[in-house]
Amino acid sequence: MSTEDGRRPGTARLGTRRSTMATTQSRLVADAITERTGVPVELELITSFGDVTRAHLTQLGGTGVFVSALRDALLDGGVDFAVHSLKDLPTAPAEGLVLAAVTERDDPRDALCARDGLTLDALPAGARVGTGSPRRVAQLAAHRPDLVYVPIRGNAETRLGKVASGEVDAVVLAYAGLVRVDRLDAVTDVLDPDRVLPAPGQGALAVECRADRAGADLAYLSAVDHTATRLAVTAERTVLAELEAGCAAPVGAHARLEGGVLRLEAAVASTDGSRQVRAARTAEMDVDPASLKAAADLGRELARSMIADGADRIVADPGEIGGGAAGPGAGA
Ligand SMILES: NCc1[nH]cc(CCC(=O)O)c1CC(=O)O
Repeated sequence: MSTEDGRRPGTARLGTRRSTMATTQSRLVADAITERTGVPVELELITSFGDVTRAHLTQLGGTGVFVSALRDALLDGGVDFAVHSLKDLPTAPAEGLVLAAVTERDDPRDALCARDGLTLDALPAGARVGTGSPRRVAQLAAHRPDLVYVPIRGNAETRLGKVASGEVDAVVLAYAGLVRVDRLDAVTDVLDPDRVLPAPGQGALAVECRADRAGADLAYLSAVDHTATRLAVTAERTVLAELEAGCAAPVGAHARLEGGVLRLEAAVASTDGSRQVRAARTAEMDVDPASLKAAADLGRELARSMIADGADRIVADPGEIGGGAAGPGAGA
């Protein structure tokens, strides 16, 4: 049986971008929902402006372009829910929409993919490292100010291709993303949070739907919510919000809930790596949605202590990648 538009009744429609990474992560979430609730889910491919105009993304005001087409489809009822990489979602809540679930986080770390199996420490002085992320450049430059950071863009495959062709000696990508596009073979060094703190929310997926449907006919979405992850990313994203920074700001944050303690660490660094504010803070916490406020408080307190140490001045004036014309918006 099918309806006029070809849908099976009772089937949920998941809106996704077309890239391999997006469809892979959407499929993962869809399968988990079906497994846990029995609700069948079909993927609806949506083309975003960011997918078709990759060339001038920096002029479009950032990662929002990846998110807005999916949000439009949610709001006009074309799809029931959407899956985003959490780190691409602005911290400001979207009107009429709600974060229905945050999935259990995959490896949050960044990974170096270099020629000839080279690690970060083994790259020769002057080696060219491709990344458009001010956060990555700033923290990498703090360790290796002698490398040359070049802004590049494109999907993971495109970026890895620039190493293969010799255009750059290395690129830095999210480990979780490389898993999703099945390119772990390219990883030559995994960057621990004490060297490079990942983007707030990195490695976690966000399930978004219309607020007026969240607790109602879409209540099954909460089946894929992971409380410990949600507490951790809430603390991380509160740091970002409190610093009044966006996803393209040089802000790294990572939190982990272990043994009843949430440990949050964050860093803000100028793009040349010369100025850095790094801080950590812990709070005892039950793995319970009732702890969400305490997680946000932890993020707020940490951000305020960092602001007292000058973090807001770095956010306001981080400098530019390679001293050149990178501009905002090449996020991650
Ligand atoms: N900014 C693009 C983006 N958004 C999410 C991921 C990776 C997957 C994730 O962090 O969940 C990536 C690619 C990258 O940074 O290498």
